Amino acid sequence: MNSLGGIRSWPASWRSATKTTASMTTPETVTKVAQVLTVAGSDSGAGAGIQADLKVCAARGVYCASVITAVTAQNTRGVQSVHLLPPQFVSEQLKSVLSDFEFDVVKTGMLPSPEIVEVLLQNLSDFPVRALVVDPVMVSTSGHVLAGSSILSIFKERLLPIADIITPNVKEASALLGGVRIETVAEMRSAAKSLHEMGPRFVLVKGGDLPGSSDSVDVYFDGKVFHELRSPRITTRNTHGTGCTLASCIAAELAKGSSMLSAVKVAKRFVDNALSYSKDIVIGSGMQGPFDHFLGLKKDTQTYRRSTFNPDDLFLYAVTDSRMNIKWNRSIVDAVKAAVEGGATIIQLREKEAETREFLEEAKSCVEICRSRGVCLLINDRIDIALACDADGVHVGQSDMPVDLVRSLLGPDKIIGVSCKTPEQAHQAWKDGADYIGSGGVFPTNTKANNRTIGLDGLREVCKASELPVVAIGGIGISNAESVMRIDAPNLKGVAVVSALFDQECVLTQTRKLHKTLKESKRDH
Ligand SMILES: Cc1ncc(COP(=O)(O)OP(=O)(O)O)c(N)n1
Ligand SMILES: Cc1ncsc1CCOP(=O)(O)O
Ligand SMILES: [Mg+2]
Repeated sequence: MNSLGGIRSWPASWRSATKTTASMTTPETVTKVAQVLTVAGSDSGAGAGIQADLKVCAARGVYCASVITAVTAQNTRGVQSVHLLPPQFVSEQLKSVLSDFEFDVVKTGMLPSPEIVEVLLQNLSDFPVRALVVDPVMVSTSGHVLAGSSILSIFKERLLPIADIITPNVKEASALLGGVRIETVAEMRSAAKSLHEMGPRFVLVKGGDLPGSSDSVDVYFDGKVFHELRSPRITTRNTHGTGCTLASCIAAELAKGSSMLSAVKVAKRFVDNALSYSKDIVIGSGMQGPFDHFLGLKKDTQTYRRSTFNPDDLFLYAVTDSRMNIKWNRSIVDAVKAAVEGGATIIQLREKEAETREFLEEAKSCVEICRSRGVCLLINDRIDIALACDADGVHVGQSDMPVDLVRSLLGPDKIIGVSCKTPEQAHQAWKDGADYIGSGGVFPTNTKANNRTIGLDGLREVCKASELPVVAIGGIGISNAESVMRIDAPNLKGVAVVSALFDQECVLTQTRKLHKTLKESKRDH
């Protein structure tokens, strides 16, 4: 199928190549996007078929178009009914997209009738594509026949010979080979070899269904060499759609320029990850549930999460400091508990000297404490720790990781704060997608060395210019918090403090006192 002399030889640079298209109005220069076309059946339960294919490609960063061959009424209990689309209409869908898009890979799933395979073959000959991945779907995981024996001859004689890779499970491999027994890895190898003789460039026989194996073993054959791809079998009911997912992921990786073997390995790892992540989720009441391609559904802490950042949370912003905690012989976790109990409205872990492994464990405990009390927890500087402990966000300075990059790593719903001393920095923070700014040091402080003090005037200037809510920081405590809040800038939302809370014998008492002072200054103005 492949017109570029083999997937392996694709130039590494093509992904970022730009091209000029006369037919496009704007812009003239466009970035090439990896594109897959899936030709498959719709699964109303969305665990398999077209719906799975679209999710996989989105998860792998590849655009996916879809041609629907059949619509199934299906759920986690099984397939209740199947409606085949007229071959002519399948052909019209194929023509629409193949004549317009530049697909790198076509992936096929449920091809329920010889007539539909025929229109596919005709369109692929009219519009050649780079690579063809064939998942010879025949029977659903629940046992429903999705493509009967009538398609076997057109599969074997016309589709498999033009495929770059075919991905049958052992039952499908057996059906394609006239019912041979495939119950061992040796028999899978032999099946892969026989299937290769039918013409596909590569064969992957999936051993997920192989009886009596504690591993999941797939056999990959390139015509010369066999590879046994092994991973521990994941025990879960949520396996519906694994075949579609694997084949689509192979297609997506090929579309991005991978060699076939590495596409297959990545796809197997992707499926294993998704299964392992989703092994105990419950969707539907039947025997076979879908899994989560985006690894995002299962946050058991989600119930506590606030959906949007509330600027009022900046009111009493407590920032921890490991040196102070060591000095006063308390753990970060105890410090955070006390601050939250005393009325802190947001917590930042600013642990400049902590060892990563230890810090991560402490951060996880702090996230739990804060979340159970409805208080957001941010991490200073360390995006890696914030991601790993699922903190609510991060605070970064002018010489830390740029905010737009932090945003792309953390996603749209995390909180990002940035330190700003000037109106220009404040404006940039807003443009880059921050949620708030921290402005200071307002007063001199020993907590942060070599940090220019901006004074109340500097703070006022930043607040006036800022499009974002502001929290003041630096040398602020019970004695001067009121003077800070009195500058009365509409977007000054509170004060951030380190030593006034943590370089103290009793964090709880100091936090309560500062909270009271802030409340009073708010009431008086
Ligand atoms: C709320 C808040 N504002 C400012 C800072 C300072 O951050 P940064 O400038 O990156 O300096 P370090 O704290 O990393 O030393 C902050 N941490 N929090
Ligand atoms: C982190 C930071 N950024 C500007 S000043 C400062 C330190 C604030 O500490 P303290 O509240 O003890 O003055
Ligand atoms: Mg920093």
